[in-house]
Amino acid sequence: MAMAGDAARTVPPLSLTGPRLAGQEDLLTPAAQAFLVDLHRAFEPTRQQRLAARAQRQARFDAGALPDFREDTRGIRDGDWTVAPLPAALQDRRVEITGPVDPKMVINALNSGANCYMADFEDSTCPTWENLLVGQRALRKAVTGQLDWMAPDGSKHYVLDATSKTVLIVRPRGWHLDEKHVLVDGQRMSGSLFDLGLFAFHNAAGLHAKDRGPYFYLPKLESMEEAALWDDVLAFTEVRLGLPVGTMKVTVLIETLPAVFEMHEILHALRGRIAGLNCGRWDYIFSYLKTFRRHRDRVLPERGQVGMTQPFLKAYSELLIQTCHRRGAHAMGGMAAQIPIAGDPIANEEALARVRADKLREANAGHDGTWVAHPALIPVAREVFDEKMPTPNQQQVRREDVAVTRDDLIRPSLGTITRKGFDNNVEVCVRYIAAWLDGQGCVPIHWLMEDAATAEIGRAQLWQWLHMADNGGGHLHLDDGTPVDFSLFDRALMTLPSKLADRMKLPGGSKINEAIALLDELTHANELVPFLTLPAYERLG
Ligand SMILES: CC(=O)SCCNC(=O)CCNC(=O)[C@H](O)C(C)(C)COP(=O)(O)OP(=O)(O)OC[C@H]1O[C@@H](n2cnc3c(N)ncnc32)[C@H](O)[C@@H]1OP(=O)(O)O
Ligand SMILES: O=CC(=O)O
Ligand SMILES: [Mg+2]
Repeated sequence: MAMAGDAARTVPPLSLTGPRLAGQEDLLTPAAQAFLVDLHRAFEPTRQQRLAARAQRQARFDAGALPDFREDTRGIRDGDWTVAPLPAALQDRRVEITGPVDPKMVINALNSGANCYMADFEDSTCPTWENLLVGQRALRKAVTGQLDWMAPDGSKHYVLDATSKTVLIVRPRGWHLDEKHVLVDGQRMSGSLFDLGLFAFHNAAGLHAKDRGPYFYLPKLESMEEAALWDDVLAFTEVRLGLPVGTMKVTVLIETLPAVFEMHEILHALRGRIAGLNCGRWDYIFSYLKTFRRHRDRVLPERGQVGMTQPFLKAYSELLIQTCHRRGAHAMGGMAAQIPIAGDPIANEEALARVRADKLREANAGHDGTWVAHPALIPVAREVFDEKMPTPNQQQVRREDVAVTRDDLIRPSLGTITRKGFDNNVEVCVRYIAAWLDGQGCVPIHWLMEDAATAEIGRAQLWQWLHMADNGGGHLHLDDGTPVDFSLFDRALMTLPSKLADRMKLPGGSKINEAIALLDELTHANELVPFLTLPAYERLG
């Protein structure tokens, strides 16, 4: 007779709840699943603590506190220490292409001639079960040099160039995202642990044999404690996968306002394995908005006016360069949103000129390399960095002239909110959410690259502008004097479909009504939802 205890023992610790995809058992082997279970059990409680700490800190900002450098870590900031030496493959990172992980993108990126390719499970990937597994499979084949892909209409066969020197760096999802298709002991697993764990499980040995890591970009950290959690995860993974300690190198995106006050601390927490910090400007702007969502004196102007020359962003990038170069780490630049404009040479040259100006600013400021969103932008970025940076990196540029204070990092910005800017936020949010709900994490809108980070700026701005009157002090106003109130928003939202010509031909065109409903709900809600991808994820299959 079976005993109750026997039944409990036979329940598998991990269950897969996503649609069953052909060949998924090659990735989710019993050994891979066992590794994911171990990762979950070892780190999920701490992940939850770190997420709770984020909410507690935000509650203090909502009550009027301002972010500042920490007293308890002064010793780390003042101490003389450097990070572990960087591997040869990460010495010269002057141009990094980034992009989603479908096979065509992976092949195009690795064949692009960029120094590195950041394969992105985060801002530019919508985490459908299929996108994740197709991406993991493509990367696994890329690591073994066997990736190819045929266009569905048979028009082109894409083959990975065996001579490609582009270094692969993988960006897993941030700590806030769950993987709902993988339950461990009945709980959803962390998206970060799933992405990193599965990639490392299959590719660590192959990459290590080629002196290529594995290497990772870590997104959206808010504190040194979150960096320490990553360090523990990586150390655990190295031991379990038989890699020498410190082989797995990471670059951390400084893309939240709280994290900019802990850059030395984050480098220190990861000092055995960190290769650099990156200015993830789009999420950083989003985080500034979120941190100050209740602070009337720090409302930002419309998205198009928040460029890297705004004082708070200039201070952030310069402090990042100074911090990295003092500690022996790379200071990577970020992403200009312009992409090539097909069929309009004049507009295209203007877009390229804006990218060039952005890269020139980065190279002159002391960045060691930069990001591009599209292969056609590689020559633009390379030309600038080759001219300004004849050495593999410019860590010798110490930027000791930089004296950035807390006030510089949170300085209010000058600018306006125009009707065009308001309506543009509404349109971009709806169109991006529609594409995302349709499985696409990165799309061109008005010839700008839009991903989860850029769209979040528009979404958070709408919420902040419309809820500013809740705190007293009345409504904000457009530059023409119109009050920024819900009638303005409701009208813009409801009239949008009639303004979108050929909407069914847009990415995610069939999801426009669903996107309108979600933006409406998020914007009218009394609290700013921390990430739009959290409620949007619940709407994915
Ligand atoms: C805020 C942040 O997090 S930034 C990092 C996250 N964002 C990104 O990584 C952006 C990645 N970029 C992209 O996804 C794309 O460039 C888009 C969606 C913006 C535009 O894509 P498209 O409309 O397909 O551009 P376009 O038609 O000009 O592409 C031309 C070719 O370049 C390829 N291509 C475009 N971008 C990339 C890329 N980032 N990596 C590799 N190949 C690319 C296309 O696949 C296409 O290939 P094909 O000629 O073989 O068909
Ligand atoms: O991830 C990059 C950003 O700008 O956000
Ligand atoms: Mg980002």
